[in-house]
Amino acid sequence: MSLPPLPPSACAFLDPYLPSNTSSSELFITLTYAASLDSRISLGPGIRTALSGPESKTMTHYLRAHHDAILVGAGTFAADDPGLNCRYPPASLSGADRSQSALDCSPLPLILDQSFRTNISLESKVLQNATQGIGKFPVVLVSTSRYAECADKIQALEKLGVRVVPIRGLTSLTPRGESWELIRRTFVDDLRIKSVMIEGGAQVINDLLAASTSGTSSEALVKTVIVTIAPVLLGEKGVQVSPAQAMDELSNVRWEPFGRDVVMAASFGSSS
Ligand SMILES: NC(=O)c1ccc[n+]([C@@H]2O[C@H](COP(=O)([O-])OP(=O)(O)OC[C@H]3O[C@@H](n4cnc5c(N)ncnc54)[C@H](O)[C@@H]3O)[C@@H](O)[C@H]2O)c1
Ligand SMILES: Nc1nc(=O)c(N)c(NC[C@H](O)[C@H](O)[C@H](O)COP(=O)(O)O)[nH]1
Repeated sequence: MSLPPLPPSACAFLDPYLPSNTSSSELFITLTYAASLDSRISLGPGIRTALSGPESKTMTHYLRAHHDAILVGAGTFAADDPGLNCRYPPASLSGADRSQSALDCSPLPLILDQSFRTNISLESKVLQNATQGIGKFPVVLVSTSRYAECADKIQALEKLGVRVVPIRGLTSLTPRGESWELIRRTFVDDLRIKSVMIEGGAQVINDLLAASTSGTSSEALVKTVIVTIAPVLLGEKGVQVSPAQAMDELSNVRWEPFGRDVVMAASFGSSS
């Protein structure tokens, strides 16, 4: 499906929230997802559920083009078989340039998989995109203990072009609240990325919101939150986004309609 172009007003809305518009040299984390009116992100665990309409889907791909990397959790990888590339390359390019640009503007796909259960095969969309030259080869982030135990699986994945990187210090005993600081260090020290866009799923979003809430604005893990609200109700069996504790720490809040959806963009922490 080809994506409809973004109107200039949509770019003007998004641009102030992009990593390229920050003067900080710190890692820039954007959290983004699509939710229903009852704050569900899918119909149930493991069920791929399209919520974004075409206009907000384009918005997501515009965001992908502006980040070094994109991360999803292992649950999302298993449920959605995501492509994790950018399918909205700059409109000024055409033909061969355009496929080159699809690769250039695609972020590095990261799969957060503490217990290393991911099954990536040549049929996985992320690898199909990489082998066709329209996306980058993915990296799987696993705990140090699973990394040490799984030499054969790592070797098999490396033959497919997939890198497996241990999150230093992360074991099955690490309290959930402490893991995001270790993951952040892996982004900076091992992957050397400057910006990452995190697309979900529920466990990733809820933990990240909780981890970000405890920081001050200069320490906040997440810099920007971009949420698409779709005009549907998914019901109580749906997978819910709701962090463990209440939070009221968003600033620079703006809303913009995208087709039948509405998108909220905000900064984490006090106003800048
Ligand atoms: N609407 C949307 O925007 C959207 C986006 C993504 C996913 N989804 C949906 O969400 C569902 C999947 O969500 P989920 O919660 O089951 O899985 P998830 O994608 O959050 O993945 C969970 C896995 O991520 C890793 N992980 C998560 N938090 C971690 C932490 N703090 N430290 C270390 N590792 C951590 C672990 O390996 C864990 O098993 C699917 O139904 C999918 O379709 C919707
Ligand atoms: N913005 C958004 N709207 C949705 O309705 C939806 N279901 C997701 N889900 C995010 C998750 O990361 C998905 O797995 C990717 O959106 C898969 O998409 P790609 O194949 O990579 O384009 N995200």
